[in-house]
Amino acid sequence: MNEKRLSQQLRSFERLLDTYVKGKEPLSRFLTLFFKENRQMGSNDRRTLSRWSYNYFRLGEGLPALPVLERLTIAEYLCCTESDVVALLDPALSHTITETIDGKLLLLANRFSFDVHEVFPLIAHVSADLDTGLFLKSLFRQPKLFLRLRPGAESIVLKCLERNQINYERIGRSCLALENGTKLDQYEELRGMYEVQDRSSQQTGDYFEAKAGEKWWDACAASGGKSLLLMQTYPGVNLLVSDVRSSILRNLDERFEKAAIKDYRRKIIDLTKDPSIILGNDTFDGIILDAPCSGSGTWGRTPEMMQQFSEGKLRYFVDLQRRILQNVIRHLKVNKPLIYITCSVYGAENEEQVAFAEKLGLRLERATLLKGYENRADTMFVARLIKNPL
Ligand SMILES: C[S@@+](CC[C@H](N)C(=O)[O-])C[C@H]1O[C@@H](n2cnc3c(N)ncnc32)[C@H](O)[C@@H]1O
Repeated sequence: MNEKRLSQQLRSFERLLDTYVKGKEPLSRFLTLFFKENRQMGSNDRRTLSRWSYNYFRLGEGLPALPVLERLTIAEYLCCTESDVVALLDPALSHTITETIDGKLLLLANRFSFDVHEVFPLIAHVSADLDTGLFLKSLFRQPKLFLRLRPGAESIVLKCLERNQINYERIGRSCLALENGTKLDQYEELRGMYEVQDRSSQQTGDYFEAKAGEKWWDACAASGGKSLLLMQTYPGVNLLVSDVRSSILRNLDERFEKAAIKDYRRKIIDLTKDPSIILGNDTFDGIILDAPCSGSGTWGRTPEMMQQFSEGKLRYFVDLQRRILQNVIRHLKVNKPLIYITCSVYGAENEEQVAFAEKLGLRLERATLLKGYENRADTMFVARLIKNPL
């Protein structure tokens, strides 16, 4: 360990945190800009400061009164098995850095009265099926990178990964797990052979059960993650995609083009208003509603979000989801499914919205909390709801 260098990096880290305005932009974007403005920092500095930043935010709302460097030390201790910061600033803690996460939490509870429940905002409001202990511990580890292989591309991708000695774990036919940060862009032969899509997100596809010739609507399509999954699993589906943001639909167009999917309709629709003005009497055999939500099931990837959440924000999403639900249901055919999806861990956005949908004339066929925290993936919720006859 070069103490002088480390002290310099710690000062840069404090400056970095001072400059970061929470909520203004995602941490990843902020870091890119910060390093652009601080060109004197070499690749080692950039790597170290990035790692510290992510680990620091993994401590969420825990131990708020402690000074920045003490919080960083504790965060590094929880997230790593080796850390120069811990070795320099708290040698006593450093001796137990290879302990299990349970051992470390116990030690921190004794020494700092640290309660891991403080880390995650509104932890008392999570879905009933969530194992709070496992979920909270999962927050101290970066989730994996998951790929969904295009149908027919499986052997090409696997051969390329093996030839280049890239470690992967195969999950089912088309899902691969890789270590986060694995770079695949450089392999020409992999272009168009896979989508980056979280494991839980891929699992929501098990709820679609579409049929060739059916009319489906992906009502909050964004850049088309679920739509691509739908079309590559059920190529004969007649698809409408929509979103309130036209810019994100341009990303969808690009992804569809790469995937050679040409046959689909697209519209810009604000679902807080009655979509009949745009859709007329159009009705669908299936609707995917991947609703705007807190994103709390993905905060393992964006831990800076944990310090920015509040009950008011949760309420905002719950109200928005209700308005959207009411508006899309009008365009669902009787006895046909609405697939309600969130990447949230909060009951109010999940089970409670199912109860709300039931009041609107839908019946629950099946629902599940996709426990990504067991697999270093995102945690999501999916429900298949069927429209009752009037
Ligand atoms: C969770 S994202 C969808 C992700 C996407 N389905 C995928 O798999 O990549 C939710 C989307 O809802 C959209 N949205 C938010 N408010 C909306 C509204 N009032 N009307 C329609 N779409 C809205 C957002 O623009 C965002 O793209």
